[in-house]
Amino acid sequence: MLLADVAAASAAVAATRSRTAKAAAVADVLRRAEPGEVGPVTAWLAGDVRQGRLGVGWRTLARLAHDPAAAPALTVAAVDDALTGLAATSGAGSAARREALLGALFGAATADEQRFLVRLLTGELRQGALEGVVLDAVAAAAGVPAEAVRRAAMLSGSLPATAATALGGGTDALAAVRLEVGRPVRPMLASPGASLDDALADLGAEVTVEHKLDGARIQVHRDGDEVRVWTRTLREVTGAVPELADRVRALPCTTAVLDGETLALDDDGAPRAFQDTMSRFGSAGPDPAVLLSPFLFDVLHLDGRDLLDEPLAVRLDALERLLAAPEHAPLRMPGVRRPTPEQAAGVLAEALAAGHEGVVVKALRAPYAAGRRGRAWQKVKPVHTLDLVVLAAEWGYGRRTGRLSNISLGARDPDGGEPVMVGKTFKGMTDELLAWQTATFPGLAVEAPAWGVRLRPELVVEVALDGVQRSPRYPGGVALRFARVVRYRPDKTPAEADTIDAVRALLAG
Ligand SMILES: Nc1ncnc2c1ncn2[C@@H]1O[C@H](COP(=O)(O)OP(=O)(O)OP(=O)(O)O)[C@@H](O)[C@H]1O
Repeated sequence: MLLADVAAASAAVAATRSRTAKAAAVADVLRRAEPGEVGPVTAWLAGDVRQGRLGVGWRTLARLAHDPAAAPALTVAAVDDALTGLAATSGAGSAARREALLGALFGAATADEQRFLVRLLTGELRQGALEGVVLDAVAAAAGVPAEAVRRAAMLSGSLPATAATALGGGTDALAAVRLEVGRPVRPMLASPGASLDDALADLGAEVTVEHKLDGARIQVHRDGDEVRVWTRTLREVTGAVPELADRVRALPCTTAVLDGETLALDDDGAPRAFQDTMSRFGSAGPDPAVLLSPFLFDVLHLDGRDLLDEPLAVRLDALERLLAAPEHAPLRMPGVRRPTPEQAAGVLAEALAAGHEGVVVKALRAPYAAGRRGRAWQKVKPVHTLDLVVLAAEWGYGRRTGRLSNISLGARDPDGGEPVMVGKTFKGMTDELLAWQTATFPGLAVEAPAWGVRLRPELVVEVALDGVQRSPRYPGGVALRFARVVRYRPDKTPAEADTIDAVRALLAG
């Protein structure tokens, strides 16, 4: 298959707003792919490359002004090989070699193919619901139920690998995909509960109410003495968090897959700023001033036994046995099982008093729904927040002259289109945050008009708001009321931002 076929499918996806038409275009090209091509083609159409982060920036690509090839000749295999070469070429003195590799690739590409490669390599294709569209397309192309593809993708953590399995071996091969220690699973997510009472009314008495700690999601795998840690986006951070690995290595088990939240605490046990926690995941090595504490709330596998499909009550029993010794008790996420309404309210009050965000109410009967944001877990937070994509920033005035200040906020289009603008805010920004925006945004700019910068839709910011209102001035017909920045969410991709539907749903509330 030629790269041109994939580029054409990608253009067809971008040209329609219809999710069905997008999926049909992807399914069509997947049906025509050879077995060895399915992986890369799937990854590219979902906006990703199989080789992980390639570290190719706009500036490098801008230097590669090549005359396009007249006719398409690049094969999928040749491009995939070039990307593998690029990923393998890093470190000191590699810049020239990388540019040579990229130069050869771009020199062999037509104008359409060059455009596609630029968008792929800069991450511009990696947006919103594309992954869901591609997942449906894989199911259609393989003639298997979408649910079978979804489950295998969540358990393997890889859509390209799942596509190859689905097209190669159908439903049976998909059903054979299991949890593996050492291979991270997409985390189960929570949906917003309107209030504690609503969540309890919805889920009944068979629940656990746990603190919702304001840190970073971690998935920890242990195999003998080897312990590895991943973030919620399945990025491995083992090397950056040795203290977490040590705590899990001390537990009385041989193999385990554990789910939890980690954060940095003060000496008196109060949570430190979210940025302190996040800084640990970006930095090369541990900062001795900021130590992370793990709080475990789920176990998906223990000593040879998969627990994923067991009800939460069974998984919590297993977790409690694992953490039974007094020295391990601090690793347990605080919570109360089967609380009375008064006890549940007490857990919420205690969580807020301790400086946490709220609580998560979880159905004890529910299995672990990897990758799902379902009603079985409901988060209750007194302050309403949304995770939105930063689309642009304007130069400030007065005290903020010379600073990139007022940011435009976009909600995700669930059908894979561009983010939909829902408001702007310059509130809630500390001097430190303004300085960070001013230093960081130009590197993400696609355009720098006099008023500020228009950004690649990459950064996710969490904003608090008082509600939303109908507004004909905004493209989605809805605008945020009194939005203010809570913090940036480097642990989230734009594909995980809240949707325009979630914003519209607040109109009713
Ligand atoms: N006890 C807990 N159980 C489950 N998740 C918890 C718990 N405490 C903190 N969390 C965090 O809350 C998140 C659950 O909320 P959700 O699935 O909506 O993720 P989120 O979008 O990151 O939420 P938010 O933006 O509200 O933190 C988890 O991903 C996890 O990081």
